[in-house]
Amino acid sequence: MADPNLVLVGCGNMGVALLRGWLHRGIAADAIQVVEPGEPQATRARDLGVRVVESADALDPGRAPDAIVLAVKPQVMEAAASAYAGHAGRAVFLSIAAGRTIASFEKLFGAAAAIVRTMPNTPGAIGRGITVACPNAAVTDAHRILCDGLLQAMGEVAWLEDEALMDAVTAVSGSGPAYVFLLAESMRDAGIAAGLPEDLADRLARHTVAGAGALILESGEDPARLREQVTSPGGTTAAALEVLRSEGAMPDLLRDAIAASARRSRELAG
Ligand SMILES: NC(=O)C1=CN([C@@H]2O[C@H](COP(=O)(O)OP(=O)(O)OC[C@H]3O[C@@H](n4cnc5c(N)ncnc54)[C@H](OP(=O)(O)O)[C@@H]3O)[C@@H](O)[C@H]2O)C=CC1
Ligand SMILES: O=C(O)[C@@H]1CCC=N1
Repeated sequence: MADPNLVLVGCGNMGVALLRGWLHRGIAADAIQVVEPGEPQATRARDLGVRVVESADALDPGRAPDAIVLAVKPQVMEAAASAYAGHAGRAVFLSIAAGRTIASFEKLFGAAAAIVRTMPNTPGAIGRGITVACPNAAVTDAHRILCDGLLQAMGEVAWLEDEALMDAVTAVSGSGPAYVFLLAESMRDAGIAAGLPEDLADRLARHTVAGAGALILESGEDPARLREQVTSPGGTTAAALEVLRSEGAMPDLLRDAIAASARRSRELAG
């Protein structure tokens, strides 16, 4: 079967992760067109072998898109996406933008347009991400299969019918890598403060976060059980956890942080 014709709108951090994933999975470069006005993003995409144009009106009119992937910032979505309204009815629109609701796209493209609102995350750049996808009523089985394949290029995919949950998804897994990176940064800095050489502290923090992440996935154990396995009664970990749970109240802080992220996602609804 021929590759689907794809248009990627915006080739920044997330757009290029998708693009690399598609090429890695064997989608032909000549099936993909990228719309990207910015440099060096346009050159980076061009170097991957795909056709890159500055704006929608320069797209090849002979290549009707099967999917239009919207990967621009939520704040510029309306201005960037409205140029593609003419493809509604044939193409499926896949948005990765935080907060932007299906209703906001239906306003731009019409209620009959097939729209999939998704939330990926940055580990998708190495195929280890997770994306949640939410379709509108116009999305057919064929659209869903196409979008599922495109998103799998970044890792796991979960489908959700209740769009109201997308803000919480965004707060947990979309923004979530930043919480883990902050943890790694903080562990490294605390190690340095405790007297470790910088390079050793950095290595210990990276490997501990990566190893713990791999163990969570590969063991399938409840994270609470894995935590208990590290925590000897009266030992060193117990001393640290007491601080994290009482003085800093890490679980409460994370709950508040995730609530703030979800609130911001709702504000970006458009
Ligand atoms: N970063 C993350 O962790 C995640 C981001 N998202 C979502 O993904 C989307 C993209 O985020 P991210 O990749 O980080 O952002 P970037 O700013 O890295 O990428 C967006 C790209 O779109 C370009 N652009 C701006 N206007 C247009 C236009 N009219 N047509 C085509 N391209 C345009 C920008 O160029 P220029 O910079 O020159 O303006 C930029 O290269 C956002 O909506 C975000 O909410 C979702 C999950 C995770
Ligand atoms: O911070 C943001 O708004 C984007 C969406 C999820 C992760 N990054």
